[in-house]
This record gives sequence, structure tokens and C-alpha cells, in this order.
Amino acid sequence: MQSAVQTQPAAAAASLIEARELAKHFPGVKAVDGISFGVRPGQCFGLLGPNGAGKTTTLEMLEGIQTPTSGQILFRGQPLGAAFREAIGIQFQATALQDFQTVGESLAMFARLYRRTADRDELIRLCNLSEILDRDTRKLSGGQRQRLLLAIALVNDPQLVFLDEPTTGLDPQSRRNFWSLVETVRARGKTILLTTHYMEEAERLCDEIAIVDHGHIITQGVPRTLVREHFPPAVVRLPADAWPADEPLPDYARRGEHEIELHTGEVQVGLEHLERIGAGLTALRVETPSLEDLFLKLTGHSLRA
Ligand SMILES: Nc1ncnc2c1ncn2[C@@H]1O[C@H](COP(=O)(O)OP(=O)(O)OP(=O)(O)O)[C@@H](O)[C@H]1O
Repeated sequence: MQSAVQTQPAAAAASLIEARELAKHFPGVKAVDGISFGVRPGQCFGLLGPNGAGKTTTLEMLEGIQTPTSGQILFRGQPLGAAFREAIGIQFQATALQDFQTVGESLAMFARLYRRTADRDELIRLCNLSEILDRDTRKLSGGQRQRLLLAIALVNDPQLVFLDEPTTGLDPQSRRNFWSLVETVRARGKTILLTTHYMEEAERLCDEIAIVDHGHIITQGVPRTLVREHFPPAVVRLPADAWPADEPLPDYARRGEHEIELHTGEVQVGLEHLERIGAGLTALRVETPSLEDLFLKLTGHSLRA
């Protein structure tokens, strides 16, 4: 499946799974074009990017489902081998479940595929499935279906779990519930590699992210740190006419057509200044820059689908 690999013990020891210069080219499309990153044991690592960025293709190469055009994948420092299948769990973006099966039967069917399985009752409790165990899988809500698919991904008690856009299409409440569930899974020591195009999801769940666009990683790091490296911590905005006409603007302020922005290291400094000069505070807003702003700054286009 892969070309001969030169293992590098130091790097391999740090990463549970590692991608080196991975590429996947389809006729006319470089879906993934030289992506390298490593996921450490116990980490939740996210590939964040818009639709078509190459996240699923990257994930599927790491899962051993798609063959890379070039590049290497190492699991525990070695090329993917027979033990890899037993050590991973996958929640696909779209999974067809067997018709006329209940949630419980579906879990049992997947469990039979493995030699080693997680404790069934604990899995049911963890994924909050007890009340829907006897329900036909065709009758599940979006959130219930995703919880079942996560349970299926965990059925072999894997060390590494792949989640491909696990909350796409869920309502905000179900999405938050699913996030709590992922946090619990992680707290139990699982390593998680997920893809998402929701920056809130990446910010909440991921210790580290790689932002992907057009098959490339454009930046990588701890979400909050990445944002801090590119933006001041917060921007205070107020309507231009709320600033007293005879007051000069401080260095850290910018006057736009309709608004004045204060870019201070400390929001408190800006607020105290406004109070001192008697500025109108009714329409004041404090905005914290996000991964969305970072993506826009780095690519010139929006992350939103
Ligand atoms: N089998 C294929 N044949 C041809 N092109 C493909 C194939 N699979 C993916 N692509 C193309 O490769 C690019 C990356 O697709 P991919 O599904 O990896 O992106 P993604 O970031 O996961 O997007 P999404 O969030 O929509 O799933 C897209 O332009 C897609 O159309």
C-alpha cells in the first residue's frame, strides 16, 4: 500500500500516527497535496477546513482506506500493518446501517467483527443508548444516530478514533451533547483525530489543529495560540459618533467609516479610557477573534460552507 519507509525513531516515538508528505491526486484534482502532521497519544487533533479542502481524503488515507499517491503513514513508528485495524475505530461521514435492526442488534453485529471488544454495558452508558436500545435504526434522530455510530467506532475499544465531520447536520443542542461525549471519550485516554468545518467544534475539542485548504496545511498549532499569534486578544468596537468630537484617538484606536475599533492588549485599558473621556457606551461591543477570522486572514476566503 505504501512505499518503503525510513522510520525515524525520535519523531515516531512522539506520534501515535503520523502523516509524512501525504498526497492524493485524482484526475484533474490534487485532493491532498503534501500534508505532514503527527498525532500524539491521548491528543484530540483536528483537521479544520471548508468543504472540498481534502480533509476526508487525508483521513481515509490514514485509516488505510485510500491508497496515497505518495507519502508515508506511520502508526507507532511503523507502516500500517495487520494490528492497525484492531487498534482503530472509525466514524465515517455517512454510514449505512442495516435495515430492520435495532440499536442493540446493530452494536452486537459490529462487535462480532472483532476479537477484542469494549464492555457492552459501559459503551451503552457512555454513548447514552440505553433508552433507544430496542429502537429500529431507521427511526433514530440525527443526534441518536451519531451516538450509535460513535459507539460502533468504539466497539473494539480502539486506541485511536477517527471522526469524520461527526456533527455535520446536527442541531446546535445535539452538537453540544455530542461534544461532551467526545470529551468523555478523550478523558478515557483515547486518541482522537477528527475533521470538521465548524470552528467552534475545533476550538472546543481539539488540543491541536491543522487548518487545511486546497489540499495543503496552511497553519498548525493550539487553536487559541494560533489566534493569539495573529490577532490582539480582543477588539472593542463602538459607533464613531459615540467618541467625543474633541477627544484625540489613542495610538491603539482605528477610525473606520462608521465605527471606532480599539485594539488593546487588555480590554480593561480600552474600557477605562472610554469611561474617562465620557464616550457613549450603549452600543459598545467586545469581540474576541476566532479561528474563522484566522482562516479569513490566511486564505482571503471564509471557512463557512
Ligand atoms: N474519488 C474522487 N475522485 C475525484 N475527486 C475526488 C474524489 N474524492 C475527493 N475528490 C475531490 O478531492 C477534493 C477534496 O475532497 P475531500 O472530500 O477530501 O474534501 P473535504 O475537505 O473532506 O470536504 P467535505 O467537507 O465536503 O467532505 C474535492 O475537490 C473532491 O471533489
